[in-house]
Amino acid sequence: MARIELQLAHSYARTVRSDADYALLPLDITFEDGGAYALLGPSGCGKTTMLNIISGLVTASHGVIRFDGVDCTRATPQERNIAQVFQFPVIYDTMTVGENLAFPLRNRKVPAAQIRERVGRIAEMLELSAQLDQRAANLAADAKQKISLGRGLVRPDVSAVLFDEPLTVIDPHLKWELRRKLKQIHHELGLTLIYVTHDQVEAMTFADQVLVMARGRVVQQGTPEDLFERPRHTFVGHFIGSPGMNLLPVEGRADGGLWLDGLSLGRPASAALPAGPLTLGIRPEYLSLSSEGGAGTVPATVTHVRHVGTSQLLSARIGALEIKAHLPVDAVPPAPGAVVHLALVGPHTRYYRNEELVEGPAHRPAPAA
Ligand SMILES: Nc1ncnc2c1ncn2[C@@H]1O[C@H](COP(=O)(O)OP(=O)(O)OP(=O)(O)O)[C@@H](O)[C@H]1O
Repeated sequence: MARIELQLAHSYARTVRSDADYALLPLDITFEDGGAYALLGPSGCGKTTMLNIISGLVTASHGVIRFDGVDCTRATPQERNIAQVFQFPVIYDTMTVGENLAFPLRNRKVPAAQIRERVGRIAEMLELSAQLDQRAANLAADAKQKISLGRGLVRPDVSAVLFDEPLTVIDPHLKWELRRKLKQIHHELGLTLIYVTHDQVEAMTFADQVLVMARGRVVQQGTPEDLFERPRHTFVGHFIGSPGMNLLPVEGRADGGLWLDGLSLGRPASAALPAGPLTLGIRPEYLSLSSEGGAGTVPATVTHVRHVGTSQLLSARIGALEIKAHLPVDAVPPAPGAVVHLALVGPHTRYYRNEELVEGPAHRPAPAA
């Protein structure tokens, strides 16, 4: 396994005129040895480009990539010793499941006893033990992709295992199980895993560290909890969550007061807010309603409420602004047209200036002694 450092940018264009010509803007990222990472972002944000630069299928147009401190920018995929699992199964139909799993080890001339031991272990983890002697050709797409996963994980000596949306062909009910399994396998095998997905649930269940990407940039790297609790950018607030964070335009005044569309939100004590235009962010999970107004609350008109499984999702309007709140599943929902009071200011409220998080006093670094 290896510690992988990327200090690079990439453009597929021959001549670069503006930021829009970069698939990856300049970045400086380290994947620690043995970590489980997800690259998460919408289509076209640069996830696959980053994965292919790590594997060596693409050479970065600018900068360097290092494996354990050694410059590997021009090294071939074989020299980098990377295993890769793609969206669709890459297996040999004429071989049995066991032979497919053993193939990457046989290729490297691993002794037969070690192959048997490792194949047995991987098959057990992926619940393929009963099918080891079966021909791969006769299996369903799900099982074939499990073999691909197994082939990616079977070698203990790889620098990293890269996954490019590996659960695309998997049945929804099996996806959940495989996501959990991959996490468990990561803990048991200690491999460095890097997993590309545009599905936040997949990223958040699998990875210890998630890199949220947008338009060729890593907007935030953090634990799933960081991304949920302290999105550092409005894009992350909106992209993570179901639905994402409510983002409302507010105004900070010189006296510390905060205003939304002519309504006072009081003086939030939790953050030293700059004067001027800001964005207030609050997740639907943290919005509480009351029938009475009070400091930090604003009146909103309910448009509709619908059941979404574990909660009820309330939609309301504050003037022209739409806002969403999760209500407990057993709460008596307010009727459409009712006026409710939403507590926008609280410990989970975040503030953004020019899309970037305004750090509150509690999160500022201590001044030097
Ligand atoms: N071989 C290529 N030649 C030119 N441009 C490319 C090439 N591959 C990707 N791009 C462009 O680079 C940008 C990043 O693409 P990339 O495939 O890395 O994004 P992605 O996040 O993996 O998207 P998706 O989830 O759709 O696969 C996009 O604008 C894409 O059109």
